[in-house]
Amino acid sequence: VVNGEDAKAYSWPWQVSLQYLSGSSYYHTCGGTLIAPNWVMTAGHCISSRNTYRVVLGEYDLTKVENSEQIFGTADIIVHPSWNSNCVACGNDIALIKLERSVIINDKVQPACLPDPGAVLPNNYSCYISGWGRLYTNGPLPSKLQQALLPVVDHSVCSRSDWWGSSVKTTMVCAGGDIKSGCNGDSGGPLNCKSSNGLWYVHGVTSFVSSYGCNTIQKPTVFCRVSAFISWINDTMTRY
Ligand SMILES: CC(C)c1ccc(NC(=O)[C@H](Cc2ccccc2)NC(=O)[C@H](CCCC[NH3+])NC(=O)C(F)(F)F)cc1
Repeated sequence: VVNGEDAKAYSWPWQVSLQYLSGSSYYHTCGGTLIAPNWVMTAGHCISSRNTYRVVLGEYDLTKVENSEQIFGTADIIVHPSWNSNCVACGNDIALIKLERSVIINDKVQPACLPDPGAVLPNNYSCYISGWGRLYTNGPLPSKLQQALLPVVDHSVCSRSDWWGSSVKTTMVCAGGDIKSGCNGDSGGPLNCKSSNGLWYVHGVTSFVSSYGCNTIQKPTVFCRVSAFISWINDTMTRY
């Protein structure tokens, strides 16, 4: 997250650190969202069939053992059937990870609410991105979870030729576009948006930023629009 701030510890209790095995150590590679006691939602581009993954919940400072962590292996990983790793502009950048067992729900580990099917946020609606992605383009990863307020940019603006043009689809959410943004390592994490009922809903799965730099003006961070995939999510959790 570029130009964000340290999140309050465990204030996004559905935030996940997706880690891959390299040698004998695990490394943070993507974010994710706990959506059920044994299911995590992340980005399709976070998943490679060559890797072994583990999922960490109750995480805050990646460099410390805080005794709030719950660590799980994966029982199954289902990438959206229409995700094409050669075409991030095509969308469908979403995947589901079935955990080897259910998490212990507590004050530091809780599933997120998901929006109603088809729900589209209005222009300028305030949401927060959260993640352990780089602090600036090609910069270091933080140790503590970061967050930044990103206003939603309506598709009509986000798809302007001097913004993302036709690279952004209606199955995506744009947010930011100024000095704050997601960055590598935030992929797969949540776009957290507070509803009028006082609950936080995850409307986006962090997908891409500009290759010219994470916080490029008029290139908002682009998210997979979760409300366009509710049926697929429910069908998949039922079938696997
Ligand atoms: C739509 C198409 C033209 C398009 C394709 C790719 C991109 N962006 C990118 O590929 C930039 C490259 C980059 C590297 C380093 C620093 C900043 C940016 N990376 C990204 O946007 C990566 C992964 C994209 C998946 C495709 N392999 N995503 C992210 O960093 C994140 F966290 F924002 F989700 C942007 C647009």
